Amino acid sequence: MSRRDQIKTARRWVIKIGSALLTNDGKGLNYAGIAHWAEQMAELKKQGIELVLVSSGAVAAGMTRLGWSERPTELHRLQAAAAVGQMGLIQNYEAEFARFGLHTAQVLLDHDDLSSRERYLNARSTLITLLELGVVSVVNENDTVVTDEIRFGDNDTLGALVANLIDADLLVILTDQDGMFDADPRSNRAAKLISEVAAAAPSLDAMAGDGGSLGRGGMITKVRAARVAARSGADTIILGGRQDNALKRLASGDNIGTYLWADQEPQAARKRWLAGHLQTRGTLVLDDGAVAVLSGQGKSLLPVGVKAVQGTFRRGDMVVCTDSSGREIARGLVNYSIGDARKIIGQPSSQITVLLGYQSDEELIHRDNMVLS
Ligand SMILES: Nc1ncnc2c1ncn2[C@@H]1O[C@H](COP(=O)(O)OP(=O)(O)O)[C@@H](O)[C@H]1O
Ligand SMILES: N[C@@H](CCC(=O)OP(=O)(O)O)C(=O)O
Repeated sequence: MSRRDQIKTARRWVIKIGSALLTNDGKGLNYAGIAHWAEQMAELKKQGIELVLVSSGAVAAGMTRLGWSERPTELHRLQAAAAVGQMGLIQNYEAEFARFGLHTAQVLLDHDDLSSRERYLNARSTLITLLELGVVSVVNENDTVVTDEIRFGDNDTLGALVANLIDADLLVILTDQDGMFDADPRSNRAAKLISEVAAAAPSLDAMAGDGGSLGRGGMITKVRAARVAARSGADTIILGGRQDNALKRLASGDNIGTYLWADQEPQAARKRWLAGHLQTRGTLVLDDGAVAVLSGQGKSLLPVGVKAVQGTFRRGDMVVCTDSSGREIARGLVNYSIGDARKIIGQPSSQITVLLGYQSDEELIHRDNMVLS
């Protein structure tokens, strides 16, 4: 059995449709495209495939509705355009799926939703309930409330986190190119399509180049998304959405697009949630001994193994642990604020009460709250 045969057995898909494709290269929403993808998705559902849709396009659709020809640079104008455009986007999906007797649901998520454990579990239960009800969820970033600082920034990342959230088997990233090439095909006509490779392959980073123009991320965010999806064991396909029946052909085993297979053991759900935190509040610089016990033995991090702390974190915030050269070793939820952490680093845990007047935990980061990088 070739690796690609896995695709035919994938029963739960997340399908992400990118801005570049949805907006016909910036010339308004691609209505014919939406109708064609909806028809194919209805067909896949008939074949027993469960699916969640992650769709971009709100800003572009809003710009068209508002008669703006230039993409604004101010965040608030982008947010206003997204709020207007999301209506058009959802109306279209609703109408197209209704033709096949399917209900749709709008799900808007932001980073805070996925970093709070309670909200993460709520989002998960809602999406899984919608799947059980046979409803097509249409997910986008909640553009109205996010600031640049806490944006996912691109829907490739959001698609991968949704794949983690619902334990999808496959993340399909529909875009304007036929897949990932060994160089950007817009600027290099000799570029060749990559058929399949491990998501973790380091060679992918150089081939992905910089971000795209219309959409926000280009190929590099798709490669990173494939690596995030792989954490829960999901494979990724980067697929050309302009090809006829691309989704149906994929499901029937056609060798199209670029297949980025998951090449790691799936992480436990809690570790995945920890690893999915994009915002970190500080850094703990470890000594060599702490690096060795964390990496080699999966132990908790004690204050004695920390040489320096940076940032503005409070108890419970996500921080990064690095070695002395700045290389990330792990990340996790810290048990002390930066002020208290400064007083106890380099000291044995038995001294915490003496130094702080209280002790909440003997570790700076407990191993259950930590994930190796
Ligand atoms: N190696 C590559 N293979 C394919 N496309 C690439 C590559 N490197 C850069 N790109 C660019 O990435 C673009 C797709 O990314 P993007 O515009 O963000 O799309 P989307 O909105 O679908 O996420 C392509 O149009 C292409 O110009
Ligand atoms: N939330 C934004 C989408 C962000 C975006 O463009 O993402 P992508 O399609 O990955 O380049 C919107 O709906 O306009």
